Amino acid sequence: MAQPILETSGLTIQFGGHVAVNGIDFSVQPQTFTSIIGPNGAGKTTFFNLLSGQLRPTAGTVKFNGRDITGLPVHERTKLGIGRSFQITNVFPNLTVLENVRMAAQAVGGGSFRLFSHYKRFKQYEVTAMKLLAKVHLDNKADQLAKNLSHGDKRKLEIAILLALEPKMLLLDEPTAGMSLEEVPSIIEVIRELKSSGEHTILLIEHKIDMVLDLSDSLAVLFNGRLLTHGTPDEIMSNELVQTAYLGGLYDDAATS
Ligand SMILES: Nc1ncnc2c1ncn2[C@@H]1O[C@H](COP(=O)(O)OP(=O)(O)OP(=O)(O)O)[C@@H](O)[C@H]1O
Repeated sequence: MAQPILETSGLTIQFGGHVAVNGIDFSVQPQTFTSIIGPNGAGKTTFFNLLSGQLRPTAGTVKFNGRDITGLPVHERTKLGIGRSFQITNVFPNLTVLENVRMAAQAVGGGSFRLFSHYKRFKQYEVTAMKLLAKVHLDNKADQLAKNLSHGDKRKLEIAILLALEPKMLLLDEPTAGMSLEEVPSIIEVIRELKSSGEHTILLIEHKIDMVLDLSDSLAVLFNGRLLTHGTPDEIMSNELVQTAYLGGLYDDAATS
């Protein structure tokens, strides 16, 4: 097997007396699609925060491409290729859709934010931004102000901004959260196409189990901050402990024994 692109060892974070992520040993292979599932409060978002650098662990390590990145801040991890989306949308509302993505591409390309200088490079960033907008099916809304997009389209824009940072690994935190039922299929399609492109390793937190089963090569189940199990969708669906955890009848001791 290839070297994992991501590996955590004993990853733990404690808030006061509460251990939100507890001794997680976890790894993913490059170019795979892994979903993190688990009941509310299981520690999924906190685990993402530890991977992206928003939080520092109380104990344990995070390795990316074999390198220990546990002590690195968010921007250094972004440079290495870890791109993270949030449950809340994170776009500049008064810029156009295209400008939002172009600014991100420009930031990565080291370009100036002075809009009228370096006109040629500016145009190149615009071409790059349009390609990224096509990937999220927003190229036909490039000239709209971001604030006028629907919630679902804002999530797509957020993904395009993320892609502008040229991530090797995408951490997608509930991309369908807050969406209307009609909006969900089109974001699933975008994520499916990102997977098929083979350009990224994808980690997804998602409550919509049908979506997760459909897209994922493997599922990691968190419960009370611990990694209950990590396996193929078939293995997870037939795992009795997982079923019990989801039914809510599992006591802490059973989860950890
Ligand atoms: N900064 C913090 N300070 C104190 N407790 C925290 C902090 N962040 C998270 N927690 C706690 O850690 C636990 C795990 O929270 P987390 O948001 O990671 O769960 P989750 O699995 O992502 O839940 P959901 O599916 O509802 O988003 C919760 O009990 C939460 O209250």
